[in-house]
Amino acid sequence: MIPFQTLPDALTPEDCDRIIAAVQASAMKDAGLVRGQTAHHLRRAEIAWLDDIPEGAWVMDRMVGLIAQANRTAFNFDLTDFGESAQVARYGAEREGHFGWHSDIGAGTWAAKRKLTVVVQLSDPADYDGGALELWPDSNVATAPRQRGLATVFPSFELHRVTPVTRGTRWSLTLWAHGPAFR
Ligand SMILES: O=C(O)CCC(=O)C(=O)O
Ligand SMILES: [Fe+2]
Repeated sequence: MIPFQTLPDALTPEDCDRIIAAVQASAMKDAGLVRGQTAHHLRRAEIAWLDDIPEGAWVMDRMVGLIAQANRTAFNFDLTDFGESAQVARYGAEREGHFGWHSDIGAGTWAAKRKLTVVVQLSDPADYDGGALELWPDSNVATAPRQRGLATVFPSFELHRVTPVTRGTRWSLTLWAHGPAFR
């Protein structure tokens, strides 16, 4: 099994602009909260759920086929649905936005069934420094390409992080594909 798969041009620059504009017009909330407690050592970002944004449905329509194809060529996991809302995150240099090492599988109803994680780079790489998406599948840490519209697809159990943004702002879109829990 390969540690991750990249899909260049999963979204166009115009798609990325459209998603960012829609999220900016809505309310974002602090993502550094775990059961009401602040956990900014782990994550400092603002997030919005795509399901809460009017006309966000086209994004899922666009991504589902690409993800299913990537799964067939690279992972061959048993996938059954994409029912969880996608998430848009904003990592700003004003508070060194970041997300520490973590896996996306957890105890929640959806989090327990996550099989593949998909992160799309929504920002132009010239707009920020830091903010690298890093993956740690084995003894080596790999860095996901930064190009705008590129999707990185990886098993949801794989450790990953976003390093602190030191200049500008990085936007990302994260989706999950679900299926019977890994065992
Ligand atoms: O923003 C990113 O690049 C990663 C987001 C992430 O890891 C998550 O939402 O679980
Ligand atoms: Fe994650």
